Amino acid sequence: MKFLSQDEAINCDVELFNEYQFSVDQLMELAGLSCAHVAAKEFAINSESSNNLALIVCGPGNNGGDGMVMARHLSLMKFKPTIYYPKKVDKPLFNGLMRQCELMDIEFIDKCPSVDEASKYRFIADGLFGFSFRPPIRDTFKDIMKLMCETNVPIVSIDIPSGWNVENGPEDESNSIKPYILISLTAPKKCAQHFKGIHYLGGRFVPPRLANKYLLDLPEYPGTELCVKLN
Ligand SMILES: NC(=O)C1=CN([C@@H]2O[C@H](COP(=O)(O)OP(=O)(O)OC[C@H]3O[C@@H](n4cnc5c(N)ncnc54)[C@H](O)[C@@H]3O)[C@@H](O)[C@H]2O)[C@H](O)CC1
Ligand SMILES: [K+]
Repeated sequence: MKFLSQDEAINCDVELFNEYQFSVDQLMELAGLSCAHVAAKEFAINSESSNNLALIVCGPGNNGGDGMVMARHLSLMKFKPTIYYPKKVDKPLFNGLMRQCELMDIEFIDKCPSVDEASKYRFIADGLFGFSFRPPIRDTFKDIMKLMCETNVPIVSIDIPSGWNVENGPEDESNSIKPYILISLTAPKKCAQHFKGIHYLGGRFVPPRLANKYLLDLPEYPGTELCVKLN
């Protein structure tokens, strides 16, 4: 399987939109749905007493959009997601995603939780930054990055562990998040070679012609699954 550079990931994305004429919300729905499936597999709700609380952290780009879609699907799978979305983007796509979540009674919190407040969650989904992140991190996101570095709650990173260099991985090991699960979308990016936890591939929407062009050499998804475990 190939690990994409940042430019290859961005070009692949652009090609899906321009050449293949997918819309962002089409792919985002499939990406977010596959992330919800991964979480539901790994944090199964077996009984009434299972902790079903999840914190979904959403950033200002499409990675954050994947997070809101994930939250919406989790809420249809017996989870009770809460969203922290510190920098809201006033665009129809993101306004729509917020509205859908609000009308499904998903709570949005304005204040970044403390380590103690966050300890009640079964997992934290990290949809802060995806493959367009370029360090250093801006101030608005410092508190939530600090929380995700310090918490013992398992983190499920969407596409990229936020704050990591998309190609080189964690720049400062002691000050970087260490996700329990990484869900690479479309194809893993180079930073995933530095990841030691449970690795899934999701986003089962890549046309074979595009996979061949970028020599992605993707693994087979089992049956009708939306995600595949890579290790
Ligand atoms: N083709 C696919 O696989 C699909 C992937 N999806 C997801 O989209 C993201 C990439 O989305 P994009 O909008 O390009 O960017 P990001 O979400 O990574 O974030 C950009 C966002 O963050 C801001 N930003 C960048 N650097 C910094 C910084 N140092 N500090 C603070 N803020 C920063 C920037 O200004 C933007 O606002 C991909 O990873 C997938 O998760 C799609 O959902 C569907 C198709
Ligand atoms: K992320």
